[in-house]
Amino acid sequence: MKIGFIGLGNMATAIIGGMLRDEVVVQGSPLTAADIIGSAKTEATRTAQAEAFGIATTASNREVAAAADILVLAVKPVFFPEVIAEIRDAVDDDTLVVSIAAGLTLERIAALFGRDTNAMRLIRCMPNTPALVNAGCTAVCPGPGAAEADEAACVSLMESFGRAIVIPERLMDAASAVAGSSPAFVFMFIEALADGAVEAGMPRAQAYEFAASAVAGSAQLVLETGRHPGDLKDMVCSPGGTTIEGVKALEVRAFRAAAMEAVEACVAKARTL
Ligand SMILES: NC(=O)C1=CN([C@@H]2O[C@H](COP(=O)(O)OP(=O)(O)OC[C@H]3O[C@@H](n4cnc5c(N)ncnc54)[C@H](O)[C@@H]3O)[C@@H](O)[C@H]2O)C=CC1
Ligand SMILES: O=C(O)[C@@H]1CCC=N1
Repeated sequence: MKIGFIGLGNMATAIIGGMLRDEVVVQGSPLTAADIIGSAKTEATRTAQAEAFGIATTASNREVAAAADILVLAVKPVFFPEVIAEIRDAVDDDTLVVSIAAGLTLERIAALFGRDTNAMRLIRCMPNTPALVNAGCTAVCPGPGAAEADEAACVSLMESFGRAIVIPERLMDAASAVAGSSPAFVFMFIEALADGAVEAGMPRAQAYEFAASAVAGSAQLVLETGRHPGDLKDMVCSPGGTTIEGVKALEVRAFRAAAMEAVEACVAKARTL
């Protein structure tokens, strides 16, 4: 099983790092660095990723496309037309194509290959950078031409670095926002919480450790208990206590509306890509 990556930027390297962190079995065989080949535009990126992961790298996108059983398209959406024009002859029915691009529909990607979605093994995925530490959450949307075995292979690959959730295409822009983009918002939140603690006298490194652990633990509590987040919030707010004062400060600043608008803005942008 050869896995090819066209584009070796932030998301591809988070996926590769996640996949190689623990032994991953895809379709019965353990995956190693020797099974991965990637291409990138600059020599510096190719050298850096070859050294970081021990994977093969090349300047030729066609070489990656020809070698790959699973071909991950990991360039920015704007580069899809030129990359696909370059590789389309090298992609046949033996290749499962996986796009991780925000916004680009199955239909548009298949059209760039000059194919119909029914006649192509194509899957859209929306991963996120916590993949790098095996805590990713990836939306998986198989095209109509992908076989059940393709979906299973893709899900097991994505599960090698976290969760994988199969969704219909109409939810992909929402997934792109709430899974793909939201880590950026959460990092801002962690940074801001830590700044508050620093203001109250805590050393910065310790403030990041507390803030990040609280966010990770709270997320784990939601996932493991399945309890409503509002219910879990109420558990923290002692009557007449300290937390409810902080909750009010966030409400006054329309914290929830700001978070909702951030998701809406991502969805709106994805629809223009
Ligand atoms: N960064 C993130 O958190 C996430 C990104 N994505 C998607 O992943 C894709 C890549 O995003 P990032 O990794 O953030 O971008 P990036 O800019 O970090 O990486 C893109 C890579 O593509 C390479 N590249 C550009 N043109 C190329 C060409 N013609 N041939 C070969 N390589 C080429 C660049 O050299 C770079 O290595 C995008 O489509 C994005 O929507 C999806 C989920 C999350
Ligand atoms: O910002 C972006 O376009 C990509 C898609 C989701 C996360 N990063």
